[in-house]
Amino acid sequence: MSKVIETIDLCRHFGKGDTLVQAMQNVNITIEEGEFTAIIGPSGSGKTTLLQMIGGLDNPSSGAVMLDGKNISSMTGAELSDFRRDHIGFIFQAYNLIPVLSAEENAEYIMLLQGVSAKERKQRVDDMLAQVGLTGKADRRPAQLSGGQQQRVAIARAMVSKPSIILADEPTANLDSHTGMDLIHLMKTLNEENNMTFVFATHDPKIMDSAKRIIRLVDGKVVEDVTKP
Ligand SMILES: Nc1ncnc2c1ncn2[C@@H]1O[C@H](COP(=O)(O)OP(=O)(O)OP(=O)(O)O)[C@@H](O)[C@H]1O
Repeated sequence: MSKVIETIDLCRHFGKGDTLVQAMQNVNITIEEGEFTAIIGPSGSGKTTLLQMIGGLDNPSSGAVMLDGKNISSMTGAELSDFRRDHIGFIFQAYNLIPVLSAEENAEYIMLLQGVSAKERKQRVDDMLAQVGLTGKADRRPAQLSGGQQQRVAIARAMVSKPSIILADEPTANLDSHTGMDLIHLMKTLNEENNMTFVFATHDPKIMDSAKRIIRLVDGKVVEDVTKP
């Protein structure tokens, strides 16, 4: 198995003086290809901050993030945005779909930026919408879909460009428990079938149960890192 994510003495501070918050303090984590890992911890413990830095959406105050062997913390803005587009898929709590685009167009969007041919885009989107159970709903806009269906589109969008890493920040937080469970099963199946690496920030006990590995943060530090047998 190869290392896809490595954080090296990762620190992130916000503010200064009296308002200084040490949101991440010397975090060293290694995640291998194909893992299904949950980042857990109380509110304010640094879960989102960690995912944002792993995903190159925020910069460390010190330390580094290595993805697929490359130090993203030393990349220029343009290099990083190309790298993010090709290597990382994001799934957010609030789905973050583009409202004026259909399910199919939302799923296709990143591949357009990657310059994938129209024929290949169509084939991959059709396959992925089928895998997430949305065949027949390709023409619907987000407002014409339920929350669970919108999150399925977001999962399809994150996976269809074939990134090596999927980062998901509280992906089930806005869903009822039955829909949330269905989506966790779906992500687990996609993880197993495609060997894509999934990292979740979550409060959801069902994700914790499904995760093979659990990393617990408290006050920006890793206090527990357990891999289930
Ligand atoms: N842009 C910011 N400016 C100042 N402080 C911030 C900023 N972003 C995060 N923080 C602080 O950093 C700490 C970690 O926040 P973070 O959002 O990563 O926690 P979390 O574990 O994801 O919390 P939650 O479970 O509530 O989403 C908190 O104390 C938070 O207030």
